[in-house]
Amino acid sequence: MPASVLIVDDEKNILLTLSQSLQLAGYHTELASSGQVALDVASARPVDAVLMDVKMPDMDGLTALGRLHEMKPELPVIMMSGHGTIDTAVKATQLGARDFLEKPIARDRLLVALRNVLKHQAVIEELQELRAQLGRYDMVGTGPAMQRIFSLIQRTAPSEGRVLITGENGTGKELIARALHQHSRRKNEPFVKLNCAAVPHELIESELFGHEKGAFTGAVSVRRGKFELAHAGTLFLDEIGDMPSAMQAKLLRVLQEGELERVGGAETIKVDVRVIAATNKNLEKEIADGHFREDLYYRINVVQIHSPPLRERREDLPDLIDTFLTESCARNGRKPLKLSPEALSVMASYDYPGNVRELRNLVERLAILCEGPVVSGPEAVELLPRGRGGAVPIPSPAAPSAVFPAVAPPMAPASPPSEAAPTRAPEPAPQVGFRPRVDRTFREQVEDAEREIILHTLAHTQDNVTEAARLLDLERGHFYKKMKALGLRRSAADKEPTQGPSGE
Ligand SMILES: Nc1ncnc2c1ncn2[C@@H]1O[C@H](COP(=O)(O)OP(=O)(O)OP(=O)(O)O)[C@@H](O)[C@H]1O
Repeated sequence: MPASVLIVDDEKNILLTLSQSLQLAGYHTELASSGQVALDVASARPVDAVLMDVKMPDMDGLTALGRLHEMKPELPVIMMSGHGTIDTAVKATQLGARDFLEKPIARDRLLVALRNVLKHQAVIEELQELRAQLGRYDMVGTGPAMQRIFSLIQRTAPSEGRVLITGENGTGKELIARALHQHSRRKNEPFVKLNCAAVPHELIESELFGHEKGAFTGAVSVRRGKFELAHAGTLFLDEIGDMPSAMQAKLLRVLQEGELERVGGAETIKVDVRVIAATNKNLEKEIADGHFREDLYYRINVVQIHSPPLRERREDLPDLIDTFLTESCARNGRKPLKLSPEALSVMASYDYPGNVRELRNLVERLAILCEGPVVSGPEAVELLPRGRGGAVPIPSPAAPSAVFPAVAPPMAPASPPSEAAPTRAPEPAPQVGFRPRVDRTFREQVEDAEREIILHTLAHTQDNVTEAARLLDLERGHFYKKMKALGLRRSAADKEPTQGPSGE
């Protein structure tokens, strides 16, 4: 299909001459005798490039260029003028014109200019397509949780709405932020990131807003901050829950008014930045504890996207492992490795406290260390943090799936069986799958372990409470109280007499 060129000029004979030249060269042409007609044509019909006169009555060419780009920001426009001054040419370029031709226009010069802008446009479109494909490829996951995230990205990206991304470390929050940018209207502008937790408190203002020369010791020259660098694009504020309180107030002002002053500067600078924030903290709790400003929370939390931990979306594990394995093998110059079903089962039984980042690192280690071509179960066990992988599946009543159990495989208790348990039966003490975590408090982890010990022992005694209490060397009444405190209920299969325990 020939490229379609819209020619805009108030002089009829110029319109006809240019149109004839372009048609002879194989282009399709559309003609407009004014800026307004040009806007109407461009909104109604497909146009690949525009050739527009600067001087026209009613609406001049520069104004029409601005309006055209509001409507179609990427449409290539070549401006032409009989009274071409450097000033007009510069202004046209600043407004986004791709080229500037002086009248009378030589046919060859016109055709070269047109060919160049169309080629340039094709390269831009190809790059955008590649970026979009990369964006899709970057985020792996076919399960319902990832599908929900993809759908939110698709709906939210084209808007200007601020987004708050929540989730544990390593769950892909930064990838989500990048995907939002890549699919937004700002995609050709900068994506700038600041990790608020990684910058010392006294430097964060200068990082965000920049500083003037001499603003503080060490400020040897003027420096633009992240907001200025992200102008027209996206600023990703990672770990926003770690932003110091004084800075939160200043950030709020930029979000409200879109202006800032560099540290040590008096000039007010206007910025147009879409802010996307991420946190691994519960900001509502941080607000209740007086650590985070509620007004800032509402400003950044227009749309919230939660990225669940990997252990809650185990259905994505096979695809993730496959992708990382292919990448890692290619990076390390080796033939593609495959996982045996046993190895996959071992890897699927681990709960990845470091989430996708940890999985990615483990797979990279596999690609370096395994002899291949197929990773065996024992090799996968060896890979996982010591004591966590490849053990016999725990007969836990809490495990919902045999293929991807929700609890980690068992680990032997750290301490030897208590000597103060003379009544304990001679059979081996039950093992439990305790694993320390960084995302739960000490108390919660102790309770998790207690709950697991009780459930495991009950599974071992086939729900015989008296026997379970005896094995654990606890008073039967105390055992019941513990169950109640931990939110555990006697199951239908409970083999105990029906009357409640004393003190219940
Ligand atoms: N769905 C996914 N598909 C492919 N790779 C992923 C996915 N999610 C996360 N990753 C990979 O896991 C690693 C961690 O991701 P990312 O940095 O986006 O997480 P994060 O939540 O921002 O972490 P942090 O809170 O520590 O900054 C990266 O290497 C990223 O490419």
